[in-house]
Amino acid sequence: MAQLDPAILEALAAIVGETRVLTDESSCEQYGLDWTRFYTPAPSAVLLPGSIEEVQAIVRLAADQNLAIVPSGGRTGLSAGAVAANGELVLALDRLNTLSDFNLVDRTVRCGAGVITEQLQQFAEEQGLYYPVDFASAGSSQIGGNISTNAGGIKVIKHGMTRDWVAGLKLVTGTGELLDLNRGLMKNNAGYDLRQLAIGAEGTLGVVVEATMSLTRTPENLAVLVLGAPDMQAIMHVLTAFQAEIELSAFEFFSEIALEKVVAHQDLQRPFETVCDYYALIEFEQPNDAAMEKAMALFEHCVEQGWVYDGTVSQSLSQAQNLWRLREDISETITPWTPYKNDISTVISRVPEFLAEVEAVVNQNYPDFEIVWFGHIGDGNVHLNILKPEGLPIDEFKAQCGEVSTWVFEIVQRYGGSVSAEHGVGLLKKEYLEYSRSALEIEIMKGIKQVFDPKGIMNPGKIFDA
Ligand SMILES: O=C(O)CC[C@@H](O)C(=O)O
Ligand SMILES: [Zn+2]
Repeated sequence: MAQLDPAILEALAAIVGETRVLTDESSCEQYGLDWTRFYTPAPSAVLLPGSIEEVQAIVRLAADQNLAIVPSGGRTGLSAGAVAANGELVLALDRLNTLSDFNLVDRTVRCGAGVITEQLQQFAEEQGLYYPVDFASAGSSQIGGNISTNAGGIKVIKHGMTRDWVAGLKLVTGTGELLDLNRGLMKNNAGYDLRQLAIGAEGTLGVVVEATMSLTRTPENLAVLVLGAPDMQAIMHVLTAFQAEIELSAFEFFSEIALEKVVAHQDLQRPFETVCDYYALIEFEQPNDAAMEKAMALFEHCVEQGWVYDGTVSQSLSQAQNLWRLREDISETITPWTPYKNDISTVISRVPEFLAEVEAVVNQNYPDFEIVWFGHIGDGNVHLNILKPEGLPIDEFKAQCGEVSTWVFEIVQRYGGSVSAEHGVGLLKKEYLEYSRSALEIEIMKGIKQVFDPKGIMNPGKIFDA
């Protein structure tokens, strides 16, 4: 553990209270790492402020003493955006976890940065409303982290990403000043939208301390359909056919290998016996029988066209939930294989050729690698996971995956795609940022950081080296 000057520790304790400054090994390990397992946590201390004023006082002290800060939420990120591996102060927002000022007319609620995603979803439900941003880690991810990474998830096709639900944002800048951005307004064209700049900035512009989140109408009776298809092109035909007729709230996909692993390791059944190369999971509202009739007619049409070999539809909420688990449990299921992960995107229509090129380059060079494909096909965002072959030492695997990254990102660049569709850049993807962003864009980003954080103390080394 990096050592802090005792006088600084004392000053920090004077701000947050002695018991809120943690320097023991287990706290440093816990708070210094996110779900990216490739780094060794080494913060100098973990701080648990209880108010915005305390956050400001910490940041002022850090700016004065040139101490780096890593803002920390639920640490469920997969790009090492919340990793403290260089003696930073971890500023954990857990205690800013209140929901207040619910407004039914505006359909907004004020959230402390430490509010858990599921807490917001449940709160919305209690008000007869809905918070639609959802993903497998909703039980532990926090709103501040979701905002800082612009979390996406499984309903983006209909509801967009976190940035679409932030009506107001409070940000403590790198100098400890508090910005109150957009204040819940629906319309506000009075100059640059600094709120949107801070969203997805991965804590490099400041600490997100509070947000006014928008809520929406509760969907009526969501139905889930899982279909098996012969190839990715067929999946795209299915997407086009369904989207032409029905407003979908999700269109996800996974490969047969992904399904095999989930069924073998979770308490779940295959959706149907027919084995297909790829599966689509489609979700839509079913307020009346006509909606399901339309979906069934589309299903039959897809079978007639040869795009679909088999399918099943949920008849109850619990069946819908189990079908969802076939997709949502993939990431956790494959964790024991210490997978090499990629979270890449291109425009939706080019996904099949994009995926085929990536797969070909991996197969050609590493025929022993097992590739698990899944993701948000309706958004053009695919998750490429390569499982570590048994017996291959982790360091060798990592080195080989380094080569894979270069090939994959060259393909991403050729397709005008993104090296990080939803997980963010963090430490993990920063050396590849130039495959998605021009030198001028990166220079402008650095300039913006300089304005918000002149001392360069806010999550340094994440996204880019300033
Ligand atoms: O583990 C992954 O690669 C993706 C995790 C998550 O974004 C998902 O869509 O399940
Ligand atoms: Zn995802």
